[in-house]
Amino acid sequence: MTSPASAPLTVRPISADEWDTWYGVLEVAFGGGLEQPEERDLWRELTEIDRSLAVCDDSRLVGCASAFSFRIAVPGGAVLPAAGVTMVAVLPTHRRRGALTALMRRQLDDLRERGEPLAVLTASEGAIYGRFGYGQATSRLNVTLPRGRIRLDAPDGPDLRLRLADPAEAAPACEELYARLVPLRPGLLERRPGWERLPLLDPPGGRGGFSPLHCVLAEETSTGRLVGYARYAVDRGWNGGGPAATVRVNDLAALTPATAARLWTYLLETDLAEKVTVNSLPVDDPLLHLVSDQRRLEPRVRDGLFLRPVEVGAALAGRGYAQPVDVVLEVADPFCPWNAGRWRLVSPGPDGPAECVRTRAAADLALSVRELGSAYLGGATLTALARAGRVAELRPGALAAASRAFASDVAPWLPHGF
Ligand SMILES: CC(=O)SCCNC(=O)CCNC(=O)[C@H](O)C(C)(C)COP(=O)(O)OP(=O)(O)OC[C@H]1O[C@@H](n2cnc3c(N)ncnc32)[C@H](O)[C@@H]1OP(=O)(O)O
Repeated sequence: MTSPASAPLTVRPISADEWDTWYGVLEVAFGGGLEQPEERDLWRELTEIDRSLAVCDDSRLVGCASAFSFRIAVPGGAVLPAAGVTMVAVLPTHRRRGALTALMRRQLDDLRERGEPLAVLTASEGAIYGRFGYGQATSRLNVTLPRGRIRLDAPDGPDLRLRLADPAEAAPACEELYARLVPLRPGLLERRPGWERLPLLDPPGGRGGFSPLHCVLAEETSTGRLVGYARYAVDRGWNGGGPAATVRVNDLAALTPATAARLWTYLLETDLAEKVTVNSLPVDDPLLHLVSDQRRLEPRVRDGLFLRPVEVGAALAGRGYAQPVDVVLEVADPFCPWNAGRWRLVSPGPDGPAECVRTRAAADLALSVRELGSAYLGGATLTALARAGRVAELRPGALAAASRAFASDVAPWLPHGF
């Protein structure tokens, strides 16, 4: 990791009193001066110091990386430990000298030692992390609903009342509802203490012309039980012809189809608004099937979570499978050679636990750990990856059977970055 004229760069853990300097590296690397003080405070509180690394040039901090101790929902409903790789940056003066590579090396060795089977991240640029074994595991959908040009066909359900609430006061009830949804969709993260502040982050200096955050609660009229919520902001858009506000939806969660439809209808009926925008929805969100004309939503699909199996055996044994499967995988993993080789995955299907152990049997499929990451949550199918030449079928019939077993009926998704 040296260039001929440069001193060697070294990687080491940081101490709590270095946080400001360390985080300053991240801010400069991302362009500098864009963060709000409230945001900085939140990330300071959420940083796990004992999982935070610095790259040093002599004694000077020039790079950073950290990890959060997450637990992530996987197909079948289990929730597994996963390292949330975050705050990765190298100063512009020290790039392309192997600093990131050294951070990834140290971090993955550490994760293995901690026994975390999975690592996940959201990337600033999608091209960075494939070389370290991360595959794109989820996608997110960005849509715009033009008010007045779209109709929602709401299903019947119990009577609901909508009520505006202070977002902070409503947060505990919203968190409880969110927690019930976590095992139902692969990719969702259990919220650790402190993380309930993330959806409430609303620094006045970062609103860009939008209102403070609003929170609307949907409650069953008969019982008063909370069954859904949406958090959103409205700008004061006005054009020569009249009101043209935008309603920006930060998040929306609902326990029943009728509740989701009611909340979307409410947002779409906002007076003075010309459109409702939402940056991140699952690619199978019910909204797509509620609207009268999908094309009007101008849907755009973006990358979401990237995932890397840190320990292939534990990772594959930890999730559920949609069909019975018995397959031998030949896994390539140049960056973490402890994963390389042949693994036999056996599962009775949805009703029982899986087993994944090393084997000398002939391989049925050959792929790299990156493709396993892409297929792990059920986001990309093994068949789609094979069609791109990324998975090789070595025994006829093995691909279709394994692909069906790895698939998820519900599209994996993570609503936020970290
Ligand atoms: C999870 C997160 O936190 S995502 C945030 C990532 N950080 C940022 O985007 C902040 C701005 N960028 C940076 O700080 C740096 O450019 C980093 C961290 C992306 C890369 O750091 P560097 O120390 O320059 O990377 P390093 O020298 O180890 O490069 C390793 C390889 O990755 C490649 N690479 C590095 N950055 C990029 C990139 N942005 N896009 C594509 N490839 C890249 C290098 O070319 C090199 O390839 P090679 O092995 O074929 O030679």
